Amino acid sequence: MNLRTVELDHTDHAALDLWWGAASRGFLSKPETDVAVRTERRQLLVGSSILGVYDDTAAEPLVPVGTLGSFPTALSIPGGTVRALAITEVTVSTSHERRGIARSLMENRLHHAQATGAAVVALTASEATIYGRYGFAPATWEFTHEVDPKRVAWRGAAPTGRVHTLDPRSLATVAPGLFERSRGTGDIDRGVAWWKQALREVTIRHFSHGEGDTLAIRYDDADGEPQGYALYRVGEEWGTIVVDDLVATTPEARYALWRHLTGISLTTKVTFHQAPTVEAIQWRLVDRRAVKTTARADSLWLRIVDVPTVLGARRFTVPGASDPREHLLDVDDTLGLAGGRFELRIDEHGAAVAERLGDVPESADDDAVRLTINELSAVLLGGPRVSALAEAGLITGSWEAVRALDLAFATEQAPFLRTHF
Ligand SMILES: CC(=O)SCCNC(=O)CCNC(=O)[C@H](O)C(C)(C)COP(=O)(O)OP(=O)(O)OC[C@H]1O[C@@H](n2cnc3c(N)ncnc32)[C@H](O)[C@@H]1OP(=O)(O)O
Repeated sequence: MNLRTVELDHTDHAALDLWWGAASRGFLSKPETDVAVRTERRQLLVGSSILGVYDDTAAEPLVPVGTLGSFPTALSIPGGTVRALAITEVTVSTSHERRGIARSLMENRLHHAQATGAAVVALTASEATIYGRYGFAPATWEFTHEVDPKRVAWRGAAPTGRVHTLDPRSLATVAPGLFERSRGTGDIDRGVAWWKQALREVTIRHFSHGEGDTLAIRYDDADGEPQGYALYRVGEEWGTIVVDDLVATTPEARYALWRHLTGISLTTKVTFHQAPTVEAIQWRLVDRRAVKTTARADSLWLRIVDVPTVLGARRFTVPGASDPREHLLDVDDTLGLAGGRFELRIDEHGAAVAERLGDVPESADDDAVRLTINELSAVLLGGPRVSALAEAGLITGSWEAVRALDLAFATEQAPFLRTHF
């Protein structure tokens, strides 16, 4: 066996098609035979680094036995954004599994991320047991909400604006702006290819938006200004509706879109999948049990590769006057990429400076909180609480030091990944 890792040339269409074929097989998807759709699929790769692992001794040496795509993006964190590298389409052929191919691709990308100035690496995981060994941890969660339209009645006044039904393609001029205006913690950029498939400008449906025809609504406020939109489709069972994307710049826009989607005649069930928590909406319902949250899953996984940059870009919750604003963090990183002892100093506005003081000392220190790069990545966006990971024994330190860090990392809004990749 003679393995070679190659970065594919975007002009080599034959190699890209074989790469997509191998990746599809890895995810148990059908091979794509339609020439036009193959072309669209190649478009999805524009801006990405495409790695293939080849075995010259295999029966089909031009088909990669390992695949990985990565692209630079910006990740919204509390109070700002950081440069990130997103990883996707990690597969290894069944004939070549468990020989370290995925590990070599992942280590390649972690070093690439550091070398190109990314502070964090991001992915969504097919299985929860694969990526912890590389320093990743889940940082956001997503939900499936099922609504029984017959039970929906709203408390309070109707929204003052108007909902328009329209062809999704006519959202192309307004939707990217609405997305950017409503950006929140956990968001990454939405590229051109993402919008094209979401708004039905191309045939391909790559990013979990299902196969059915996409329908669209837009909410304009009382002044006629667009403030949100939703993309949805009729589900496999007649009468059911599945909501794929809901973007709102104001609470009123979110309410108006929900109100419209759950009030469509003849519907028996409305499913919001890959959705954020629904707490505020539920408080608006007369019968809060009209919404059932039927699934909860980890969504965005993060791996910090530059601790001072990522903590320095974050805003922290400023504690009471008597609580400490200096934290000592001992961060273990088994891959030796980003660990060490860091001093995190937070000013009265919540802005921070994180300075690497050296390696993690041999013996425990009462003032320091000890954690691995996985746990630091998990709490970065304010999703899991420091206190929860401490209770699980994954973050250790004195009660005072852990509590102070827990308060500093706490955020008002749960982070959420709106853009699957
Ligand atoms: C971001 C994404 O793209 S998520 C999608 C991941 N891909 C898939 O789910 C597609 C189907 N699966 C596959 O293609 C492969 O089995 C992969 C990519 C998961 C693993 O590829 P391999 O080359 O076999 O992994 P590799 O041999 O490098 O294993 C490295 C380590 O991961 C472990 N490992 C590999 N796969 C798994 C798994 N599915 N669950 C748990 N551990 C795993 C190995 O045991 C090994 O452990 P070690 O560090 O203790 O030695």
